[in-house]
Amino acid sequence: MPSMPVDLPENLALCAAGAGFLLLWGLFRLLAVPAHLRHLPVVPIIPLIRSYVSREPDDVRIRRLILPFANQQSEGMVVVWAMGTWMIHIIDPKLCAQVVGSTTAFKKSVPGEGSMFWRFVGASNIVMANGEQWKKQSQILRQAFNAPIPIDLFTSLARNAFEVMEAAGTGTRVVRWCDLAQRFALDAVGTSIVGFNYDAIRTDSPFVKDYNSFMHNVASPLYLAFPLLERIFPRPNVVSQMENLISGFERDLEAKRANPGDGDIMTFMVKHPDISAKELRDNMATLFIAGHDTTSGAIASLVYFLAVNQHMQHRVREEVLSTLGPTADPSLSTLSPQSLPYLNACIREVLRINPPASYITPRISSEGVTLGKYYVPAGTLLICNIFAVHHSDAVWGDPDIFRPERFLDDENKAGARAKVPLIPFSSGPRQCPAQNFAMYEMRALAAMLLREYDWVLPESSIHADGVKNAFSPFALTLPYDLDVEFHKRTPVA
Ligand code: HEM
Repeated sequence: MPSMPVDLPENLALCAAGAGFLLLWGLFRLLAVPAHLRHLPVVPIIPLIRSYVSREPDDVRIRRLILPFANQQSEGMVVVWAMGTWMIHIIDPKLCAQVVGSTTAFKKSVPGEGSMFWRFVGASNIVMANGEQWKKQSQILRQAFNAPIPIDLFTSLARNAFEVMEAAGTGTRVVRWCDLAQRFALDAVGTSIVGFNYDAIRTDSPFVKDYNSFMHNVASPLYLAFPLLERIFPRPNVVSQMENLISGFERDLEAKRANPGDGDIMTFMVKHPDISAKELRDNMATLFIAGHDTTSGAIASLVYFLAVNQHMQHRVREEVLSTLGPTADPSLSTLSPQSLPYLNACIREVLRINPPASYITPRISSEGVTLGKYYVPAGTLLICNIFAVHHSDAVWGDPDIFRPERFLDDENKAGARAKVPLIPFSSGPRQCPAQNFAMYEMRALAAMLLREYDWVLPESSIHADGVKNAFSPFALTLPYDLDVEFHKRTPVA
């Protein structure tokens, strides 16, 4: 039989029309508000897309687009498009408490393996796990965090940092503080949590370089919004960075299995009979990120806010000197919040005004539920917007002013114990288990630093008119390119 003649141009046109239709349909699916959320107030999407594409940090986006919209609508929760996903952002502290209060009504939403970041951390870790798997891991971790706080470790790491600062020269030293803060937090987590000393403060650890470069590469808004791109336009260099990091963790785990060590958190996990190899590997990556990027952001912000508020720096230094004396090593009791109330208030105010985690990780409603005046169907994604809760005019009165006094007894009758919605570590059963550890870590470094140095921002600082955070699609608030001018103090005998 003779074959039918093929009309090539016509077929091509049909294919192009089909592809165009599919593309438009895909875009519509991605950008249209899902039917089950249309009864809620929706933050306009175009400015949000522009904000992500221009890599605007969370704090700026929330201040510019989310908070004003929520205030204008008088709403405690609004729907937000976040790089390919629609979800509810909760701003009302009571509704936040309802969501984080139940691990069954609101479970962690487990992301697909499409995005490189989620492939890196995996889903079998304590931050992402649900149900029995989470309970088991949480029990082990909480038990591990009951161990004594390693104050001696924090003290010796602070001394390592001073060594590096001294090497920057005599007289005035301009130090890239955000980097040193990250290295400090990394060594603290490395030694006490994952059981490996990266010696990041004193050496240029290749592992740390790879980690920073990987985190920068996975933060591409385009690839995060369209994870499919990882398959269409693969990034072999980023994949190989990820594989290198993972094999580094696996090597460390192998060494730990052979020789568990003692005291660090991963040792507790390795020794536990019910923890699988996948859980160990995922927790290693997760604890590494959860434990150092948050604390380093807080330490960087603390030094920034004390640099631009010199009278507070003087006041807190007086408190430290009168409690610790000029040379004694800090201890659990001299670093307690009761011994250093003003330093503690300064740290709490830093965690309020520039919270290291701007959101909690997304939850998903297991069944239909009423939140405030709205019905939220099963399968809805929700997050507590920590930054927005901390910047509510109604709660704080002057949320944009750095004022540690709001956490002191002399200003506020209830003082440090006041029932204010300060939730940098979230709340409820999945509240950060390392809160106490992190607070001691920050007080230890700050106390040592205040005794050793005075500091100001250099005149040309990019942070002169307000702290500038880097863009992070993982809700981390990290001041970037933060240079600080340190002057060695003469110890008073
Ligand atoms: C200033 C420092 C820190 C801040 C602001 C912070 C903040 C938070 C927040 C907001 C959560 C709740 C996340 C959610 O529910 O989605 C959380 C959970 C968690 N944090 Fe931290 N964190 C800090 C330090 C640390 C450190 C040093 C570690 C040690 C490894 C750590 C380990 C964890 C873990 C394992 C969880 C998950 C708890 C669970 O789901 O049961 N964090 N943290």
